[in-house]
Order: sequence, then C-alpha cells, then structure tokens
Amino acid sequence: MNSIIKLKIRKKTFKKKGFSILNDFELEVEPGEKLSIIGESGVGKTSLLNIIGLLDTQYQGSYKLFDTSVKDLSRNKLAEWRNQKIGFVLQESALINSLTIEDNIKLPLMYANIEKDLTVQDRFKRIVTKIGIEPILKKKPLECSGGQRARAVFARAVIMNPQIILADEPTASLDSKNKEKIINLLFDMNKEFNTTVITVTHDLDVANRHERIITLERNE
Ligand SMILES: Nc1ncnc2c1ncn2[C@@H]1O[C@H](COP(=O)(O)OP(=O)(O)OP(=O)(O)O)[C@@H](O)[C@H]1O
Repeated sequence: MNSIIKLKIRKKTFKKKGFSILNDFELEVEPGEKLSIIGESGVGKTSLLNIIGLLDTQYQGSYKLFDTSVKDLSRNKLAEWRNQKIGFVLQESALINSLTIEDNIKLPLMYANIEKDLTVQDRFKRIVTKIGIEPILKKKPLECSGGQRARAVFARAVIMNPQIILADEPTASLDSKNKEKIINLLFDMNKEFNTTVITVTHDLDVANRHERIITLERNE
C-alpha cells in the first residue's frame, strides 16, 4: 500500500530554548491506519501533530503528504489542505465562544466557501444527527457541557470529510461515557470512509485500541 504520510525529521529546534526535539524521527502512515502516539510529557507529541497537520513547517527534514513534498506547497495551498484534507480534533477549548455550536461546526465550510452547497448541508445534517448534537446547535459553547463541546469539536473536524484526523488528547477532560462516544466516533469515521486516525494520548486504554502505537522517546 502507498503511504500517505512519509515524514523524516532530522530535528525540530526551538531557537530561544536552544534544544531540539524529534531528532531523527521517521514515520510512514498508510491510508486508513489507526495510529496512536504516546510518550512522556514534553517529548514532542503535540509538536509532531503540528508538523503532520501542516501547522508547523519549520523543522529540518522532509515530509511527503499524499505524495507531494510539503516544502513545495504555497502558503495558500497549505491552508487549503489544512482545511480540507485534515481534521483537527483538539480539546474543547478550540471552539470560538462568541459563535453558536452550529456556526463553529460550519467554520471550515465557510473558509472553503461551500456552506450553501446542498450536498454539504445534507452532510452537516447527517453528521449532527449521528453525533447527537441537534439540541445544542443554537447554543454557545459555554452553555454546553464538556462532553457536548467535545462532540462539537469532533463534528467540526469531520465536516469536510478529511482524509486524516489528528486528535490531540481528544478524551482528556471527559468522563468514561463521553470518552467512549468520542472514540467510537473516531473509529466509525475510520471504518466508513477509511479515514486515517492519528491520536495523541496519555491514556493507555485509548492508545491500545489503535492498530499501531508509537512511543516517542526523549532525545538525550
Ligand atoms: N513554540 C514553542 N516554543 C518553545 N518551545 C516549545 C514550543 N512548543 C513546544 N515547545 C517545547 O517543546 C517540547 C515538546 O512540546 P510538546 O507540546 O510537543 O510536548 P508533548 O509531548 O505534547 O507534551 P504534553 O504531553 O505535556 O502535552 C517541550 O519542551 C515544550 O516546552
């Protein structure tokens, strides 16, 4: 199978701090894989997700995403790919508090200028029903529970039908019932659309439910 992610990091340096992380780190991921990334605090898990998700291009190394060298992508193309090909499931704080849950979920559609598209509206309804958040669509994030906010973050991440979902501690602040819901949603997307799922977690139970676990080690 052809890898959709071919990443070779020589190192990622933070100039002000004068140290580097992810030294000689390599990763290949195939379409539809379920992968979890674990490792002690500060080892570079979030930094790695930022690189995979095209939020950070400042590192030494090479990265081919969908067979295209990321270094050859213009700033606009990077933003377009981030919006359309990658779904970020960040913690619930990633919602914009001044917008309703519905508008938060529709943000990626607005960026892509397709919110009026009928198939997209249909998709919105399907996702919202599947995730079970119709009752909170008109609410603002701070009027919702933590579990509801986590599901809204998830809905926003998958509204563009991304090829890759990057989840950073998606269950960290959730009770076991809501944790289960989010994990099931992640794996449903994987099953239905062959979406690649990459999850950073401290929770070994969550990590163990992925097909492959990568442990990041601290560089000495
Ligand atoms: N923008 C930045 N500027 C300077 N240092 C940074 C920056 N971002 C991350 N770091 C440092 O890089 C290291 C890795 O951070 P990162 O957040 O990737 O770790 P992590 O493994 O995700 O940690 P945690 O499990 O605590 O979330 C840490 O030492 C952190 O302080």
